[in-house]
Amino acid sequence: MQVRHNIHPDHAKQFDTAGLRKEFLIEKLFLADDISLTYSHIDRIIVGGVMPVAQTVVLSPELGKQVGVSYLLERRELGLINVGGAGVVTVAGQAYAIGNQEALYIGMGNPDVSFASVDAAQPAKFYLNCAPAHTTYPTRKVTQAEAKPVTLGDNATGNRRTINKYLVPDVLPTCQLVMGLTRLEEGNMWNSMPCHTHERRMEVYFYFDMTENDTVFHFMGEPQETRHLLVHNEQAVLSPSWSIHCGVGTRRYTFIWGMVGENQVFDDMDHIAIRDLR
Ligand SMILES: O=C(O)C(=O)C[C@H](O)C(=O)CO
Ligand SMILES: [Zn+2]
Repeated sequence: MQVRHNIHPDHAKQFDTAGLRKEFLIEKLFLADDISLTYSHIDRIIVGGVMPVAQTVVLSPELGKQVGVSYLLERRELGLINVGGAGVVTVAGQAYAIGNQEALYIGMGNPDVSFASVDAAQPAKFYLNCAPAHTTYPTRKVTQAEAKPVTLGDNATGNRRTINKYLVPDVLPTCQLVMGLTRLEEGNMWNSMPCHTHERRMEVYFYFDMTENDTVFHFMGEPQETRHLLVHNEQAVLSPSWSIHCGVGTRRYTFIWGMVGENQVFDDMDHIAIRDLR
């Protein structure tokens, strides 16, 4: 498990490109028949990917030992969205078929979790966020149809997109984790602009559905000290609560957002007027 530390905004503004990427970008999430996890000290979120191909991949007790318990979900909850081919996640002996862009919430207290693909030629890619939990809420699959959509933006400003809220209080209870997926419409390249911070939650953006020749210029930093990171397909960016998080692509794309922190109030955002950005 890789470990990332908390970064003060006064420190962050000193970083060069390599420094920013080392602290905030997660470059490789999917390894064949393996699980890749990054532990961030920002609200202790774990960000990861599981890509079973020819084998079933398990959440091993060793991962629990790395966070000081006997299995990873002893004191944690986990949310995942599949961005690959059809897959199956088995939790406590119950198999959940998770198709492309379907989600699964796994409650605290589940020692036995495994991941498999239906077809090795089109492996499942489970993108996951995992956070400290205080109680056990039921494990549940959430389909695209069950997610709560909201469409924002305009073609004229290049930010027409649908935010699909999968793991939010309106859909199911979780301890702190909220997750969803935002799909940009054709010809629209801007996400989350006008941008915001949220003092009470950190957030992770995972960009996918991009060609190898496209990129997203992801903007971060305090609103008057912005920096950018060049993000490629299937990479994720950690966003501390002091940082804006928005981006513009060379072509439309889709991204998954996940948040943890003090509250689960989606609209509790500190909006920043575009003219005030620096
Ligand atoms: O397109 C957007 O705008 C988003 O997806 C914004 C995220 O949902 C977000 O940042 C929530 O705080
Ligand atoms: Zn946000």
